[in-house]
Amino acid sequence: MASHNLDQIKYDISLTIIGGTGLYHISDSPALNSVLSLVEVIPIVETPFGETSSPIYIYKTTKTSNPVYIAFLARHGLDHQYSPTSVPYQANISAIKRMKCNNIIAFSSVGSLKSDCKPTDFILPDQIIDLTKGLRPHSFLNELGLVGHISFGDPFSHPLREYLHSHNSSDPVIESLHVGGILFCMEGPQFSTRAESLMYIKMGGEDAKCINMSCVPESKLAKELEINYQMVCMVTDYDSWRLTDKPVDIQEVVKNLKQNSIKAKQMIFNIVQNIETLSASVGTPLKNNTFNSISIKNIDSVKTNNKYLNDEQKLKLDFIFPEW
Ligand SMILES: CSC[C@H]1O[C@H](OP(=O)(O)O)[C@H](O)[C@@H]1O
Ligand SMILES: Nc1ncnc2[nH]cnc12
Repeated sequence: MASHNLDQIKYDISLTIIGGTGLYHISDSPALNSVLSLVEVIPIVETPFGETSSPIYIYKTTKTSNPVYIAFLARHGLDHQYSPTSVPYQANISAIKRMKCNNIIAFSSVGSLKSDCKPTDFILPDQIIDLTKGLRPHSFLNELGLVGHISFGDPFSHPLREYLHSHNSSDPVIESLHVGGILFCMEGPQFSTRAESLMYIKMGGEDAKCINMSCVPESKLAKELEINYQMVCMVTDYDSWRLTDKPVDIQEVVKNLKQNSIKAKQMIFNIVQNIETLSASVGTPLKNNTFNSISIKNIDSVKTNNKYLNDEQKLKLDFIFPEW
């Protein structure tokens, strides 16, 4: 696999878009092609945490006063070859960090846990309940042997959510955009039982909005690498809690993917149209967050040539936090 030196990228990437199920490309949209031009395809990157799930596509805006650079990556691979459990989340997020990109907008297909969140509606959740089963590496720090506890009380970026809301809420193509609520993340790959689906609603009450299989560890890893992250949830089904409907199956999900992908591209179009205001709206609030969350003695160890880290761990640390 090509070992691209991401340090050699000569432009600042303002935003990375992660495409989920049903969103593998953005260059097939005439509207997006009228405002973006592809400048580089970085082949699948070999990071110290494994290979990224897809090549990274770098676009530049063509209608802004100065070009703004945006990256795109397909979470499950271009052929959807990675299951939600086996997505190389660490490779993907570390490559984005190494490109010095501070903002991620991640699209995801979800099941709805609320009657008024209908298939093809979009949701910008503000909370997560993690029901994954510990099969996915979900901390860079753990893997590096560093003891650190970042704050994850607000798993998503409030400014990014506001930015997305303000530039999309009145778009007639997007139609229904719900803001806030809990996104549950389950392990899968099987869908939930009816009892589980009803339990999510009991657990989250009024705030239970939707369920997927991929916001963890993606959101946790982004936070550890001090990247602003917001997931855009695209409803495909009502999961399995509506006892008069048949429980969700893949055919139900696939039925709505095409419509959702059209809406996602419209949302990306709106993002591109307003991209020049992104950095002012979002800033870099997470700077030094992770360094400051490492326990005192461990920080000493990082500073004094990492006496607890082996060579492989040092290489990994240097890849994600060269500034340390
Ligand atoms: C194909 S249905 C289940 C699958 O869909 C979602 O994928 P993504 O979040 O990448 O859009 C969900 O998380 C599951 O992985
Ligand atoms: N009902 C569901 N449960 C988990 N992940 C999903 N992705 C799309 N629909 C889903």
